Parts: sequence; structure tokens; C-alpha cells
Amino acid sequence: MNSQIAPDQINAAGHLTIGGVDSLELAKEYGTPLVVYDVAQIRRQIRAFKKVFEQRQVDYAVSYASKAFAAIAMYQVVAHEGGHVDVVSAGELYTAIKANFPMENVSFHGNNKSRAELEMAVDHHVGMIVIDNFHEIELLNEVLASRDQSIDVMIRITPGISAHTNKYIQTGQVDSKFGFDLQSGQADEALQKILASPRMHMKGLHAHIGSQIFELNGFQMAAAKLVEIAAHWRDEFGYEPEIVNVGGGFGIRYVSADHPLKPEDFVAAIIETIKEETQKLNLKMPAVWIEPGRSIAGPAGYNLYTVGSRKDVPGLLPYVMIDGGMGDNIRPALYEAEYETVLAADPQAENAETVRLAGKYCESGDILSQHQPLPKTKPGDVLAMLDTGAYGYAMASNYNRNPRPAVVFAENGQAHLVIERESLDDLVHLDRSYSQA
Ligand SMILES: Cc1ncc(COP(=O)(O)O)c(C=O)c1O
Ligand SMILES: N[C@@H](CCCC[NH3+])C(=O)O
Repeated sequence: MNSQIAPDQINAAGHLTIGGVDSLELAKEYGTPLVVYDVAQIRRQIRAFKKVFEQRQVDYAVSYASKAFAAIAMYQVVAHEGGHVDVVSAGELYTAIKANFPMENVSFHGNNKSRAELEMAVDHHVGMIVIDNFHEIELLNEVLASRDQSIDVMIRITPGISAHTNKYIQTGQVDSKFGFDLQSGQADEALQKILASPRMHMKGLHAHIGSQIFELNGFQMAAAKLVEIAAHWRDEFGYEPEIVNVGGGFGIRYVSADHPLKPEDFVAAIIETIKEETQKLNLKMPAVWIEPGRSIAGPAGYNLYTVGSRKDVPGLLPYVMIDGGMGDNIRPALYEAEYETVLAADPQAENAETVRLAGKYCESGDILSQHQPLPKTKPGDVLAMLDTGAYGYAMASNYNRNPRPAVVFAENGQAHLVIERESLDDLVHLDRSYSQA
């Protein structure tokens, strides 16, 4: 029995439902592999984050880190819930623009924003640029001057905290490509440059220590560090930040061995730390911004796959092959990420064996799950992999020229196609013939 499946997610036929829609019907109608979001879960999590701030009467923004899953429909849901978003590329910004997302609630991040990206952000009146390096300060000044405009900015600092998570998704340690270093005085220098620019309105400071973090301690240390810098800036430069942005990174449960705090409990503890530290240092309580990606998109997502072939080797775990794989979810291959999977037709069925769920890509590393207990499956059975909503479709590729899956939003018993499945023609539509002499 899978503890992640709530009893009300099983319908009278015994099938898994997502957003009140039968998962087998979804597979039949839209085909597999298919990404399905339970939209109510997205809303619930954004609301839970907002509530933590509202209960404490702290000014805030819940800024969804849209790199976790960016799609017009997703920006629309976040806008409807009153969230902000952070974007990290022209492509994410363009998608937000297409969704009519309120530009004043967009923050633009990135360690190597191009001039074209900064121009796009300025021309669309993006609410906040999170400045990452000295080159960007110069570029942004030039872009603003060329348009006779000004913009709100924050400084991203590297807090010097090594979060306990996969090293590929740590970002707060001293040796990181993101943000201004503290010890060497780079952050102070950046502040002075920005304060000296009449076109940049300095609003606050930002740190993000990494992703899929379970320990509270790292977040509290980062929050305390940000307040310490705020006090230092006040004392040294007469500048007091209005906003402290603590980033995202709140870990979620992928498998039953994971026991993270609720995402909103991480945030509650962070707010308390900021309150205590600002009181100690006699600072005004700043607005607190968070940037959760995974905790909003992850648990809401399900990947549906159809079982195909199978390979049994005596003494080894069988391979059960599915019609997707590393092209729609690179995380197991990249981070040894783990997931749980159930049989869509009977998610609480007795398990009969432990298998490896292998994708269809020409890579031995294309194994989505190394040890998944399942009932005995047969070709044609639909499997639902849980918690795939963050960095799954967002990191999808066309490796082996496989089309990327469709994405469906399910809510109140209704399914809506929000990203079409790529066609074979889509795969070649950028190709041009080469006429050989
Ligand atoms: C600056 C920044 N903010 C927010 C996030 C979102 O992190 P997560 O999806 O772990 O909440 C990331 C990704 O790690 C990030 O780099
Ligand atoms: N893509 C990573 C998270 C990176 C977050 C981006 N800063 C993951 O799947 O876990």
C-alpha cells in the first residue's frame, strides 16, 4: 500500500484519480507518457505558504520558481493565487508574458543574464532584477540608460552555507557560481555600485542555499546571515534593506523514507529567525520573500507510463520497460533521484515483486527506478509515478528524437490539455536540408 495515495484518490473502479479524473481515462484520452498535474494541490501549497506570512502579519511574496515547471497554464494558476514568479531566462519570461502574468510580480534571476534578456526584462517592466555579478551591474546600467528607465533590484549573495543535498543542486557554498561573495567584500562593493546608480532602486538582498533540503538549520543560518548583512549595510553604508529573499529549496517527500517538514513549516521557522535577528540588531522587520519551486510543483505532478517489454535474468531484479524515461525525467540519471510508482488501475494492490523501471532510451543509465515494488504487471498496464511535477517536464529533452509528452491539468474532475504532445513533425521542424555539392 502506498502511503502517498489518499483514500479519496481512488474511485469506485479502484483506479487512481488525479484532480478527480480517472488516471486510466487520462492515459486513454491523451496517451502516454503523460504528465498530469493535480491543480488543487498547486493551489493548496501556495495558499499554505501565504497563510504562514499572513498569520504573522509579515509583508511577503511567495515567488514561484518557475524553472521547476514553466508553462502558460502554470503562470496563470500562480497569478490566480496571487503569487509572484521568478524567471531565469528569456524563455521563461516570454512564457509568463504570454500568460499575461503581472510583470510587476516577476523577479529575474540568473548568473549570466544576457544584454538581450536584460533589455527584454526592462522593456516589459519586470518588477525585480536579482543582480548576480559585476558584469550584470554594468550591463543593466547601460540598458537602463539607453531607455532612460529605472528598475528595482536585489543583490544575490553567496551565504557560505553548504546545504546537505546533492552537490549538483547546492548553491549557497562559498565556491558557487551564483551571487556575490561575502568574505572578499564583493557584496559590499556591489551595494555601493548599485546605490551610486540613479537608475537602480536597491530593494534588498537574496540568498538561495540549494534545493531538496531537509534540514531546517541551513535555512535558519542563511536567514540569520542575511539579517547580519542588512545590519552591516545599515551601519557601514546607511542602507537598510526593505526585502529579505531567502530563496527556495524546501525538500519534499519522494519516497516513504523521506520525512521532510511541511514546506510551510520551513518558512515559519525562517520568519521567526528573521524576526529574532532583526530585533536583536535593532532593524525594521523587512518583507520576507520566498522562492519555492519544487514544493509547489513537485507533489502535484504525476507521470503516467505504459508498460511494454520485460527482461528477466535469474538472480537479478527484472527490468520492466516503460514508454518514457530519461527524456521526460532526467532526475534519476542525473541525481540518483528516487520516486515511487503505483499501478494506476489498482494503486493499493498487493506488491508481488520488486522491479527496475527502465525507460526506452539508448542509455544503460535510463532507469527511472532501481527498486520499485509492484504487483505483477503486463504489457499495456499503466503506471503512475508520483511527485514528478518539479524539474521533470521542465528538464525534458528530445534525446533519441523522442517527442516530449503532453501535459494535462486536472481539477474538480475536469482535465485540460495545457501542453500538447510533440509530434514527429515538431521534431524536425527546425531541421533544414543540406544540399551537397
Ligand atoms: C535562485 C533560486 N530560487 C529558487 C529555486 C527553487 O528551488 P526549489 O525548487 O528547490 O524550491 C532555485 C533552484 O534551486 C534557485 O536557484
Ligand atoms: N533541477 C534540480 C534542482 C535545481 C534547482 C535549480 N537551482 C532538481 O531536479 O532537483
